[in-house]
Amino acid sequence: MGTALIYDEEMTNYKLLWVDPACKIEVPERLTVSYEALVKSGLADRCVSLPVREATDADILLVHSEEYLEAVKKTPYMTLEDLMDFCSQYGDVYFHPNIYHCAKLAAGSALQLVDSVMMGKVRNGMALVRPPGHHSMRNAASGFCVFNNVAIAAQYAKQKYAVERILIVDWDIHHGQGVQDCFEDDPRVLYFSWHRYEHQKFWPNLRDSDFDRVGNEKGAGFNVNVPWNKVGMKNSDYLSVFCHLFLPVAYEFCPDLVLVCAGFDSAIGDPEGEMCATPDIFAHLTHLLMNLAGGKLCAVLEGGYNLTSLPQSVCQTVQTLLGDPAPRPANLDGPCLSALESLHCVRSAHKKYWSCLKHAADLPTCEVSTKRNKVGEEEINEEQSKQEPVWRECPKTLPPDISAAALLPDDGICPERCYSLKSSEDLDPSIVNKLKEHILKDTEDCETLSTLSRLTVLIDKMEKNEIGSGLALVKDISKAVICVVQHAAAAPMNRVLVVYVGDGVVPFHTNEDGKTLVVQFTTQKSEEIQSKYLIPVCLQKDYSDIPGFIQATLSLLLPLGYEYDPSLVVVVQTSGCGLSHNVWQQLIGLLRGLAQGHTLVLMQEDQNAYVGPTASSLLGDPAPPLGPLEAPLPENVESTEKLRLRLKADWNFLLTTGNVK
Ligand SMILES: CC(O)(O)CCCCCNCCCN
Ligand SMILES: [Zn+2]
Repeated sequence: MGTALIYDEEMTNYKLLWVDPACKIEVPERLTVSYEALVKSGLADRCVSLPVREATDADILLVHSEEYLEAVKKTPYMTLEDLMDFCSQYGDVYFHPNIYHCAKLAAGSALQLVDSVMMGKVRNGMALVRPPGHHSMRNAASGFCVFNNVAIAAQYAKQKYAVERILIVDWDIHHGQGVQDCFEDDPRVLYFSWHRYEHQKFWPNLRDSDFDRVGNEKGAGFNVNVPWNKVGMKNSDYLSVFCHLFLPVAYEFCPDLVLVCAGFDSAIGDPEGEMCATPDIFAHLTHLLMNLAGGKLCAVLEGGYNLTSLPQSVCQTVQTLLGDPAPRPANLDGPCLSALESLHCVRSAHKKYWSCLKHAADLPTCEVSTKRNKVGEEEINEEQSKQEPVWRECPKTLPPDISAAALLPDDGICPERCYSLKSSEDLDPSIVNKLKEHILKDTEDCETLSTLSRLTVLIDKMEKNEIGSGLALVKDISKAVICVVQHAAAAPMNRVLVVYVGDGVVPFHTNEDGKTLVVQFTTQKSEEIQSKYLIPVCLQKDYSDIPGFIQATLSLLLPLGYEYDPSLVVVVQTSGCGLSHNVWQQLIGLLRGLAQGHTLVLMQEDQNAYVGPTASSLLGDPAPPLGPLEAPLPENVESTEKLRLRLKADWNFLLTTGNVK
């Protein structure tokens, strides 16, 4: 199934007709540069182009009042001064004779996305629209917004498709107070928003945008606000919030549909956000949401005012929706202190609503600590913040010709869409000799020899990005792991993350050079941590505690993986670990965000039941939903939390609170 793209140049046919410094950044070029970038990069052609449509009165009345709609209907016939007068009752928004028409098209585009995704015509999609929507209220326009496109889409999905649970992720740098207002007592719509706040000094300057606004009555817990109290937030800050807050809560909620208020003013270079996250981060944010709701994701453009970073961010988002692997994230150095304080506050405000946060630390005793700068927190000095920010555009990556290869026993059936690495591949004698002297000293059995040499061929092709990912069923998994790790780690720049699922001794020791990082999910009690690079995640009894496994994956494995930033991810499943296919697919799907999607899965020969599900995830198919998650086993929460507390001295991404001691 494909990715929908909705765009119509009619939505560029309105603009600011008078002088208003607050509104001058919202220009038609925002849409044209974004669409042109998609066309130029070839991404538009890979999408399913859907036509726009006008939202009807009934659609608009799902969120807005009759009197507001009637008032907006009059604007096409207003004189210039009437228009200016009409705007003066609202904040930071302008009207134009054609904006009502465009606002109906923007809302209608969001509904087109919902229809095509819910009817299974496409897997996901993006609508490039203006005017944006997330600030507009039931009775008022606000912040360049006329109708609340995403809020209307959510109400529409509930009404027309009886969708039980909808997640709205708002990564725009402004708080979508219109969305919050619409759903704050609705437990069927979970709203995530981060936004520049600076202790209420930033627009829209609302007390209601702070972390303690968690929703009302039945909706308590279903409104999650992450206030950024400083500018300059970076990729690490955004990823930390995803790993330690948004994703654990989203997986517990288990939405049937994900709507994204895709504002790109949270990217570097934007005059509104003044943040430092680079456009490629949106590939990761998109990827991390794509294994929710069976991949049903509708992204609707909100803000984004830097005409260079906006198109780059839009391309990163659409390319990921198309299933291309995300680029390796550049220089992640961990969350800043201010971000950690915000994260700490939100997690403690929500710990009573979400079992995945039950263990979260309570609010710092003196709440005042979130109100003033911490001593020593570096301030972005004046002249530095005055300079125009520059960033390296992410190199255009074409997806590898072969997305996934399978290395199976000769009688194995290669899953469709997979390339089969047959043993007929002529064995390169140099590889064979190297293997002989290093690994296969004694045994001469040619089957192992053939398997191992094909594995090294596979790794070389992944390194050259000729093949994206691979799966192999092998007889002797220890030998295979040793061979793969030695071969992959040999190249000077390479780093290998080995995710070991199952008991048994890891068949090699990780030396302190950091070339390999092993994270082992095991049911055996772990003694002290041997090394920074061998991390035993101990889950009690078997792997039946799915919430516990997911919690450890999201808040331990993923942050470690992002910080380690491997060039290859090797996932090893030893037999009998009994992980359910769905959980296994979530694990593979999430790990695919690392190493530019270069994931190699090694399994014992007797596990060909996992071949199909593994191939599907390696090919970028969304993992099936797990269903709303119960509370993880207390002993698993405890052991994972204890491990995190022990490791956070070495790994910044494991921090979740401001007190970094
Ligand atoms: C969709 C959106 O969230 O990007 C709209 C943002 C509106 C900002 C209003 N204040 C602008 C002050 C100008 N310096
Ligand atoms: Zn914005």
